[in-house]
Amino acid sequence: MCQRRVGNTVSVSRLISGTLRPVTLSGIFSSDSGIDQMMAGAVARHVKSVFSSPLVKHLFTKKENAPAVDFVDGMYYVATAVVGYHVIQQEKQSKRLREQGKLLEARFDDLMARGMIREQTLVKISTSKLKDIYYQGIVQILNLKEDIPLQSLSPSSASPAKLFPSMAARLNTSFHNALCLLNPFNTPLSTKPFSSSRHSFRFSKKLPYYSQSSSSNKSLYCTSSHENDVDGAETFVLTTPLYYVNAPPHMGSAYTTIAADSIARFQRLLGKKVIFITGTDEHGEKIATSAAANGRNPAEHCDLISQSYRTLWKELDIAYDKFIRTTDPKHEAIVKEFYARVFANGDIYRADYEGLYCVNCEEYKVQTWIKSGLRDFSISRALVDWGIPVPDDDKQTIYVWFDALLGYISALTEDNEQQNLETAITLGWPASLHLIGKDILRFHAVYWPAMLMSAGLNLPKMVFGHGFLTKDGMKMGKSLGNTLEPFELVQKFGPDAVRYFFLREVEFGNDGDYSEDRFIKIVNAHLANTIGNLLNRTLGLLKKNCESTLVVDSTIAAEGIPLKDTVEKLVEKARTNYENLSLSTACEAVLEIGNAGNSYMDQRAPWLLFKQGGDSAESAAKDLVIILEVMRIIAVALSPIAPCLSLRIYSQLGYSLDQFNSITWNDTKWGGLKGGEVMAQANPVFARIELSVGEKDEEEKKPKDSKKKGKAKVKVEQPQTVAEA
Ligand SMILES: Nc1ncnc2c1ncn2[C@@H]1O[C@H](COP(=O)(O)OP(=O)(O)OP(=O)(O)O)[C@@H](O)[C@H]1O
Repeated sequence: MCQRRVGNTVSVSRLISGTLRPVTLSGIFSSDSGIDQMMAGAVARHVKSVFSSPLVKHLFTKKENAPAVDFVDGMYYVATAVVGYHVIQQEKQSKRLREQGKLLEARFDDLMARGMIREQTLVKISTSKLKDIYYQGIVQILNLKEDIPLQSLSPSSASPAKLFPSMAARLNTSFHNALCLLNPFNTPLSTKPFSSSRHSFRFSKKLPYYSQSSSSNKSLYCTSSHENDVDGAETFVLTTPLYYVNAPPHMGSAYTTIAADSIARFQRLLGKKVIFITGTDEHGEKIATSAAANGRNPAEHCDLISQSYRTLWKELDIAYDKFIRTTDPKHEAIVKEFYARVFANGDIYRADYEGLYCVNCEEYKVQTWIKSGLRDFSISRALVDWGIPVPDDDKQTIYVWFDALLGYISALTEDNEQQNLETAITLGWPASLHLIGKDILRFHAVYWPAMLMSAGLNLPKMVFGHGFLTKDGMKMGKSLGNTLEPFELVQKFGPDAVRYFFLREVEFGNDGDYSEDRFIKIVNAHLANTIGNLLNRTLGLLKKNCESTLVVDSTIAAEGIPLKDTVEKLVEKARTNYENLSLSTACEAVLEIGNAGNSYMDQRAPWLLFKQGGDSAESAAKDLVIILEVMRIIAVALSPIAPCLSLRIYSQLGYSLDQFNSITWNDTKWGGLKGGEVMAQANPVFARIELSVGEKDEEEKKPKDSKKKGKAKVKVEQPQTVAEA
């Protein structure tokens, strides 16, 4: 419900629309991946329509053979692009900008000639000092530390084609949705729906534009280019949102956390020091109301709900490193210190703030948020008791988002250490990745960087806003109450099936609907049949014919066998897709390894070769080694997604829990299994989900349509968790 409020508030000044700092507008380029050509064309056109100044055209418009959108490996481009638009509207100095554009081109030419243009380039923009900061920003980012006066740039007719001849833009499928979401004009963005088969791309000479209308069911992806080395070790800090404890978790909350856990596990496999942060956001009016509605005081309520998140994470095999609660005193200390810094920087002032406030969303409603120009935002609330008091003003509490976002930093501190911002920062800031749903992008891509810049802290490297799990087309959410119960799902199907299904079935970045029929079909086909059954059959044959012992090293067995090359290529595909957060495609690649193994088994038919004896039996024994090596590689490559299943596969291949726990991505290399190793007894690693007999009969009797809607009662053998093992 929205209500009009007028209050005396404390606001952050000039963070977005002021002179404070340059804001990154866009970044350039990565030549290796990720956007399809059609998307790029569509985005380019859209960007053109939004950014109608000559200066921005200069940057974003295709000329000759140049990339059309020299875009977007940069951060916060969507939000800041909007800022940029407003700046440009205000500037109204197109002539001068044109002049300066020419100067800039000449400068680029010069830098190119001297080999100083790097692959990654950011363009900075500030709202009031656009021109100066813009050019200086480019100079800085090109790594020329000196401050070159604009006057020293000389005119030239060079086009961007000369500047970036071989670059390709990298753009997440979801980018265009971001533009739709934040589009100041409601300009329709034309694009074809994303297709994974067109995932990899280099710009060609001509970028076609497509006119199919976009759906708004995608997400946002923003990156920046900060380095993040702590003590020389490569650290990967990733976060989920801190979930709001107005109600217990649902499948939507679980979805982000499962994805984050898989990414964390993958990064650990790469040998990085991972700090995986999750937690709960516990302040604000909505929490107080929710607690009262349940007959609890807010603190009790928060304890209870926060605990239900932890319990669910355990059930789902989520291996987080830090769990932060915003009611934790160590968090409060950091918030106050941060507030003091922003205050000391002169960015907080008192003002009346008026807007339509939505308690459910804990935000002012912003139909015209973009259209009317970005404004300072209020960082405190009057008459809200349940929150952190504003220093020196006990009538105000700190706005829940100003408070909660800082949880990403306070989480870094150790419980027994002295809590201060500097210590926290040294322990792992800036974050490598904020994983969020697209609903909270604005807070992460506009408010959060503004806050950090004001406090003089580095910005996170990447914000990825994924799509929604939907029910009947609506976002599943606590407030709407149309949620899917994750505890039930895990109890019924086990953590591997739940994790695998949502990550495989919903392309990361898009929206996705849940159906139990589809769930059962997918996990049975992929996990029980393609993977589980292959292992089972192979171990059965090995036991029968080779006393469960490998006859030769897998490297020797695979000499001259094309399957090995196929597997290596698919492993590489999985790795690239994990790195790009294309989790569904990563799963697909692993499954393709399983398919390749099954095809090999069927073609070679070792059970027949064993019957023939002699050389045939010998090569059949080698075939089994080959297939088991395939299974071993699958176990490693699938471990970020389905860790328990991977462990069970590994155990059947004769490895211990310790050996499993110390695997790295290098273990996806062919050659792990050695001759003489003894495999374990065959035992299904993933039990097929079966409809109970009565239920099956009922299902059979149903007409086709109603069958689809029927709820399956399932009988599934619950697999062991990693912890149990
Ligand atoms: N339907 C959903 N699909 C995917 N992710 C979701 C979904 N619902 C919530 N999330 C995740 O939870 C985050 C929001 O957390 P929050 O605690 O506010 O949950 P919520 O269910 O959206 O709450 P509310 O309905 O009260 O807004 C999202 O940014 C996303 O990470």
